[in-house]
Amino acid sequence: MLVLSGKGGVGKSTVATQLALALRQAGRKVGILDVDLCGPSIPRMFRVQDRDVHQCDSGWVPVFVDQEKSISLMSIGFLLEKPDDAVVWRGPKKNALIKQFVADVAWGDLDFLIVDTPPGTSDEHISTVEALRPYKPLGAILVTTPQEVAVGDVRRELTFCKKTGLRVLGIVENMSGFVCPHCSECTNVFSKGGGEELAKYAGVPFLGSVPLDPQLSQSLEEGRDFIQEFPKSSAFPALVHIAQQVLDSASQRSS
Ligand SMILES: Nc1ncnc2c1ncn2[C@@H]1O[C@H](COP(=O)(O)OP(=O)(O)OP(=O)(O)O)[C@@H](O)[C@H]1O
Ligand code: SF4
Repeated sequence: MLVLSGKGGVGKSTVATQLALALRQAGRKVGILDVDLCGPSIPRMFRVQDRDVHQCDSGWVPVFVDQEKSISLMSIGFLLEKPDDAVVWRGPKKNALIKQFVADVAWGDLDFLIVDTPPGTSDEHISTVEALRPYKPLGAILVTTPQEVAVGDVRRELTFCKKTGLRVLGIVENMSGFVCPHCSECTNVFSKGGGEELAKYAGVPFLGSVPLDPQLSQSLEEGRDFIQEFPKSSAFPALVHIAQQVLDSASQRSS
C-alpha cells in the first residue's frame, strides 16, 4: 500500500507511521518502506535513526521497532553515514535502490507493507509501482490538507494512480481543524472539507479527517506510540478508523 501526496509536509509520513501503529494494535505485522530518498523521516519518527541495517543470506535485515518484530522499517536513512546527509542522485540510481528495497529486504511474513513516498509523482513513484507490481499492491492512500492548493495537487496523484493502474483506497484530509483540549470546540485553522469534496468529485472513498493534534506531533517528535498512549486525543478516532478501512479493503480482496 502506498501513501502519496501532491505537496510536501501535508502529513504523509505521519499517516504512514500511525497506520502502522494502528495495524499493529489490530494484531498485524507491518513493514514500512521509506522511499523518500532525499528526505527520509520514518527512522526519526520511530526514534531509530541511529540504527544500522546489515546483510543476511536473504538480503538486508530491516530495522525492527519492537522486540516482537511487529513493525519493521527500511529507509535510506539507515544507509547514510550521518542521518542528515543529503542524497543527490539521478533517476537510474534511485530506481535501482528502490528495486533493491522491495526485492532484497528480508521483510519476512508481513500482513502489510506501507510505502512512504516523496511528494509529487517523480521517478521514485514510478519505480516503486513497477517494483511492487508483482506483489499486487492493495492500493494507494492520498493525503491532503484542506487548503485548495493542496487539494489541487492531489488531482495529479489521482491521475498518476489511474495511469499506473493503482487502486485508490481513499483520500485522507490531514490537519483538518484543531480541537481545543479544554472545551473540545473545533476551529478550522485552514479551510475544511476540501479532501471530502475531492473524493466525492473523483468517485473514490473518503477515509476521514485527521485534526491537528499537539499530542500527535509530540509523540512523533519523541518516537512514542501515539495509538497506544493517547486513545483519548482528538486525532485517535480518525486514525483508527482509517486503519479499519484498510483492514476492510484487505479482507474484501482476499475473500
Ligand atoms: N494531524 C497532525 N497533528 C499535528 N501535527 C501533525 C499532524 N500531521 C502532521 N503533523 C506534523 O507535521 C509535520 C509534517 O508531517 P509529515 O512529515 O508527516 O509530512 P510529509 O507529508 O510526510 O512531509 P514530507 O513531504 O517532508 O515527506 C511533522 O512535524 C508532523 O509531526
Ligand atoms: S476553544 Fe474554548 S477553551 Fe479553547 S481557547 Fe477557545 S474558548 Fe478557550
